[in-house]
Amino acid sequence: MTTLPPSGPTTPPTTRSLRSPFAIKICGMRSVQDVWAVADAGADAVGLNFYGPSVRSLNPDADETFQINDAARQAGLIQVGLFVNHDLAFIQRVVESLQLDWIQLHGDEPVTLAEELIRRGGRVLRAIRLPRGNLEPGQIDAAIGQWNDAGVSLLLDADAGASFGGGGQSLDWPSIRDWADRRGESAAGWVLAGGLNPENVPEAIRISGATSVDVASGVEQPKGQKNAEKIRQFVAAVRRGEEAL
Ligand SMILES: O=C(O)c1ccccc1NCC(=O)[C@H](O)[C@H](O)COP(=O)(O)O
Repeated sequence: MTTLPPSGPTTPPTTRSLRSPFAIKICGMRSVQDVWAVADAGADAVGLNFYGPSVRSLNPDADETFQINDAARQAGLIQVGLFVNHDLAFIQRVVESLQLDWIQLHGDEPVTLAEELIRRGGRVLRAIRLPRGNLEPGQIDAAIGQWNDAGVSLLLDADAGASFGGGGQSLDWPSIRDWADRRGESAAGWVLAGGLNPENVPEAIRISGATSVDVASGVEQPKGQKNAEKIRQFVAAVRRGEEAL
């Protein structure tokens, strides 16, 4: 990942040719064993959650967090740091100390924060928290708003209310498909999240057309605790879904 220098050359945003940062991300690593389960299953990215109130949160300064992060790096996994309404200094400090590959902004951050992170060499994934139920393409475009032009990748998640994410609620996949079809070639730059699990992810991929997926609660048992078998089943199910595309 980037070293996030305090200042640097301005990188022009690439708005129409973004690719998804990963194919399968398992979000909310709490132990080295979780990371091994992700690597063994064949997913390509892990999420490290730094949002304090979350059941999946990590202390960025704890030895265990460095061990989890080192295990992910050694396994060749993409390391995504998850932030919710944190300020630039906090994000920069955590990204630098853990050498994270991507910064996921999952709160109500202003687009200027992403622009500054990108200006400093960071790679940003923006969570777009959408209402559940039928959505018009224009509604999704409106929710994306300025993020579309800021050079970020997009993660479409179901609105989890005050908890911001990890809520296990699904989006309306036909609406996502409709939006993605209209979006055309830039559709590759988005990730589907929200309520995915080993049982429904093939259908979610088939209907929405997603080429990149993210899951937190759907591979846990009990809540907040990753389950290696569910992770394995999830990755296998994604592969089945992709074959049907
Ligand atoms: O997972 C959390 O606890 C969380 C808390 C606050 C903001 C975001 C959070 N998770 C972000 C993710 O990327 C999740 O994978 C995504 O929201 C989907 O979660 P789920 O519906 O449980 O699969």
